[in-house]
Amino acid sequence: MSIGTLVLLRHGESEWNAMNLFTGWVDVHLTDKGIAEGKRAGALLAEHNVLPDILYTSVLRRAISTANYALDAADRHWIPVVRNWRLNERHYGALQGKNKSEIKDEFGEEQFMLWRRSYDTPPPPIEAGSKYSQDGDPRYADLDEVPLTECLKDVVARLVPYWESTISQDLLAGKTVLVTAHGNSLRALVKHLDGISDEDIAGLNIPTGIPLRYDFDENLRPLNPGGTYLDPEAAAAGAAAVANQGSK
Ligand SMILES: O=C(O)[C@@H](CO)OP(=O)(O)O
Repeated sequence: MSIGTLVLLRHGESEWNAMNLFTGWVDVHLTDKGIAEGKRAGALLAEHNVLPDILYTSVLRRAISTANYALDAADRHWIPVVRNWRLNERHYGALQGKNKSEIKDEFGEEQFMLWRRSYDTPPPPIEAGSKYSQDGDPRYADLDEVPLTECLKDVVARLVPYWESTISQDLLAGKTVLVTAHGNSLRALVKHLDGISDEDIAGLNIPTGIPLRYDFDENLRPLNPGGTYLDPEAAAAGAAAVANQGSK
C-alpha cells in the first residue's frame, strides 16, 4: 500500500491572537475570522481533493473547533478523531495572558525573541494557582506532571514519540491524516519532519488556517520538503504576520 498524505493545519485566529496575548495552554475561543479560516481550510481540502480519513487534534478548543469547521466544509465531519495533549501549543509559562508588545517593551527585543523563538530557552514558569495556570484541569488528570513552562525543545520531546508511535502509523497504513494543532507544536513537528536545525527553526512561522500538505517516501521522508501550502500566497502573508507579532 502506498504511504498516506499528511495535512497540518494551525487553528484559525483565536481571541487571544487577535488581542496579541501569549496563549499557550489557555483554552481560548476562535474569533469570527478564525471560524471563517476553518471553513476556508475545509474548502481548500475539498478543492484539492485531500480528504482526511482520520483527525488528530490537541485538547484545546481553538484546534478542535477549527477542525470541526474544516471537516464540515469538506464533508468529512464523520471521520474518527483522536485528541491528545501532546499536540497542545507550547506551554508559555508566566507569559500566558501577557501582551506581546508590552513584554517586548519591558524586556527588550532580544529577550522577547529568545522566549518566543529560541529552541531551548523556556519562559519563567507559571505560578501554581495563578489565573492562567492549568493545575487541576481535569483534561490533564492522567499526566504525571502538568508543565509549568516549555521551550520548543520540550515540545519536540513530548510530541515526536507520539508522532512515531501513533500518527505516523496511520500514514504508513496509507491514510490521509489531518493534524490540527498550534503554531509551536506544528513548528516542532515540521522541525522533525524536515530535519531543520535548532538554529534555523527560529525563522519558521506557521500561518493560521492554511492546510500544509506533506507526501512521503516509504521511510517517511518528505517528498516535498517544507510541505506544500494549499494557498501559498495567503500562507506567506500569514507567516510574515506571525513573525511580526509584538511589533506595533
Ligand atoms: O501565544 C502563543 O501561544 C503562540 C501562538 O499564538 O505565540 P507565538 O507565535 O508568539 O509563539
